[in-house]
Amino acid sequence: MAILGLVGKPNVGKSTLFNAMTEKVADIGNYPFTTINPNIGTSFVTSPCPCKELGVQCNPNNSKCINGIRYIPVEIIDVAGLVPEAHKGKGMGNKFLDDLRQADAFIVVVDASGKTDLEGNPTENHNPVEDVKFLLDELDMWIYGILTKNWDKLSRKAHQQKNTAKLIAEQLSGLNISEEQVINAICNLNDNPTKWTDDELLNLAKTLRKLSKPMLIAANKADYPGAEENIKKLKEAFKDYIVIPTSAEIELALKRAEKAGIIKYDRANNDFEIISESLNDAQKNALNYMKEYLKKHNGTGIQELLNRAYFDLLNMIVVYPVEDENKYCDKKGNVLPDAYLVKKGTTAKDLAFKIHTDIGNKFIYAVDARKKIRIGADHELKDGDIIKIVSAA
Ligand SMILES: Nc1nc2c(ncn2[C@@H]2O[C@H](COP(=O)(O)OP(=O)(O)OP(=O)(O)O)[C@@H](O)[C@H]2O)c(=O)[nH]1
Repeated sequence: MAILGLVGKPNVGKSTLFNAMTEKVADIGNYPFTTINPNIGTSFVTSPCPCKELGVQCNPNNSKCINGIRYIPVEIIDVAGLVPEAHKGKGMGNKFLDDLRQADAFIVVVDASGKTDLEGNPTENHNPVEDVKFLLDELDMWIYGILTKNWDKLSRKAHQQKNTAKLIAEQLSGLNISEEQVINAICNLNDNPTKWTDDELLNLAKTLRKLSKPMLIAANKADYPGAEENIKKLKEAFKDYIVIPTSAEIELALKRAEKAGIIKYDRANNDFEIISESLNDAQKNALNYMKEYLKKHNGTGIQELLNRAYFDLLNMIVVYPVEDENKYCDKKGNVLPDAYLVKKGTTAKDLAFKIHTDIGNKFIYAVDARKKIRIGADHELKDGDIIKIVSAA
């Protein structure tokens, strides 16, 4: 499963965002994920469940359906705090980079209120564009450091053996960079890597970072007056990136109010209903303020952040494997039991392998359960597809 990493300097609201994303609420319940590490949590992406459109009652197994919306679990890592010169191993530098290695994509969290400086201390009018630039520079220097370790020896060997891309991909193993990606990244450089300049190596590190760690920007504390101006600046400076205004504080407050039985949070409609009758004026005012915020901003941005990270940045789609193409159920009769998040471009046979190696190896054909037609091994799946795999396994 693709893992999302949260990164950012201290005090931007990273922990609040992590908790807002991963704290369990009664409705969504517990999932059997073993916590390998306290900074890894489960959150959810949402997608319309086919049950509504097909007029069937689903019995989800690996996910949850609430009012026709599927909640599909995903993993989030709260990456250890970033300090300047982390790439040199300063502060929590090495821990930061180790955590980051596990992430397939990352969310850069910045303080859009402009009230924290580059080190995370209180200030006024700080431009968060600087924070993103600083983070990208840190990452580039980190990859550059790995790339150029024993470079003299490596480049001589690569030149002799004429296998530069392969050796670089090996040097960067752990970053999930394929040989093809390296071939693309070095196509404009001299054939002889011993001739590459320092600037060229740094640029190469940058290109490889973009390929291996796609990112989006969470402009957090968007609820502060004045944040709008900074959000504009971020969108202007990072046109190629997805920038999403978020209020982690409001999302977390609503989640906790929901858990405490004070409200019923209607996430799909960015609204909530107050169900507790014993609230004081301060609580009522706070809830009214949050209600207004949800209406004005179309939500807190947290679900949008997760969905866009998986669906747009990581190019994933949701497919539903079933064993009976007429009843859309598994062997036990559970309707639409599993929702799989897979990369766009996944074929019927790839899906078979994801279900079980044996099913993949003995794949015969598949059935598009909506259209009731047979599809071949190489048929590319679409978002929302319901697929039956027929195999000799
Ligand atoms: N107004 C507002 N405040 C927020 C928001 N998110 C976080 N905060 C506040 O910002 C402060 C810092 O939040 P944290 O979540 O502790 O920040 P952090 O980035 O995890 O900080 P470190 O743990 O030091 O790395 C806290 O007082 C939060 O309540 C938000 O969306 N809006």
